[in-house]
Amino acid sequence: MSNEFDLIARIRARVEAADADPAVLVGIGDDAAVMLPEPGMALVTTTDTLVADRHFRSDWPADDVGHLALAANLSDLAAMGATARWALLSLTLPDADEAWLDAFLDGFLALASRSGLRLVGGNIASGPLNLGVTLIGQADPARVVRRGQASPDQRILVTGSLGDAAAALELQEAAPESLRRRLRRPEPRLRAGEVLAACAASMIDISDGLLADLRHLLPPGLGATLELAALPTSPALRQAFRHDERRWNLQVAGGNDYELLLTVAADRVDGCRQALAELALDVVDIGRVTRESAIVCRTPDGDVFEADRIGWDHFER
Ligand SMILES: Nc1ncnc2c1ncn2[C@@H]1O[C@H](COP(=O)(O)OP(=O)(O)O)[C@@H](O)[C@H]1O
Ligand SMILES: Cc1ncc(C[n+]2csc(CCOP(=O)(O)OP(=O)(O)O)c2C)c(N)n1
Ligand SMILES: [Mg+2]
Repeated sequence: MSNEFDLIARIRARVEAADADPAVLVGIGDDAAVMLPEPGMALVTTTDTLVADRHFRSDWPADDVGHLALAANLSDLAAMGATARWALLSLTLPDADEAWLDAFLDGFLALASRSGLRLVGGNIASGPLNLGVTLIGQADPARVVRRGQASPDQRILVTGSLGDAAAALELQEAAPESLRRRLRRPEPRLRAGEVLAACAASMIDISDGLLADLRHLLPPGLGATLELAALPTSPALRQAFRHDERRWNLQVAGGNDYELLLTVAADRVDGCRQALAELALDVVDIGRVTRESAIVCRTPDGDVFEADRIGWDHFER
């Protein structure tokens, strides 16, 4: 049976098997990690914890959990227009299960490596399964995109498609594989975030739900109109939820989409989409920022749709 230091040695061996990062002066193994930031670049840091049976189910494959823990955090860097550099990983584990840790690292390190991210440290404690990730990224200080900066008449754009993860959560074992993957292995929109940072007035990633996260883009007193017919919808979601209102509820309030939501001046939308198209990426225009403080969802018939809720809140229910 492993002890705490065996597990750390296991993580360290995996990280050091990859090419060295010359900007890391001290990595895993000392009291703290030491990195050399790139001159002139701003450091961008974020942290999110994933808790068993709150953010994921403990019976999920560990490599999916490793991917998800990192993806949820990378999504926050993407929403700032930042690139990923370094990670810290705080593991609270019920026991020293080497096979579980190895599989977790498979998912975590594969996504780290293709995101240009190096694991430089962390912590291990025993207790109920809980995964804390802290990321350090970098961005051109002139290009960082904030929440709360939307202005009236700006267009509201979103990447990818909405509602798949929430549908998978609702359908549980009955969920088709493509929806299930959106819940367990979301793809953080890092490259799109970097490009969109050049044209977005305000940007956020959708973790809690479209309506809840859109609120964070709007300064006090402003609102929005959203066209439900314009919401990007995967074929699998449309097939699994044929009833419009059930599907719209998942799309506007389900959460865990990890898509980017942004506002853009109307005359910059085309340029923005062109820049993305060069990377074979796309955004969809789903509505407009208004001077009324409410967020109004319109059906294809022009009626107002009242969603059952606006999104996820850890202390609701
Ligand atoms: N315990 C905390 N201490 C300090 N700041 C916090 C804490 N929890 C959340 N925040 C900050 O509150 C803001 C909103 O957090 P959150 O809704 O979790 O953002 P996100 O959806 O991007 O993870 C972020 O700036 C975050 O850093
Ligand atoms: C087992 C399970 N139950 C419920 C959910 C739904 N869920 C949990 S947390 C969450 C919102 C995002 O999590 P949060 O910790 O608020 O992330 P942040 O906004 O800080 O990025 C959602 C939709 C889930 N993903 N897994
Ligand atoms: Mg958070």
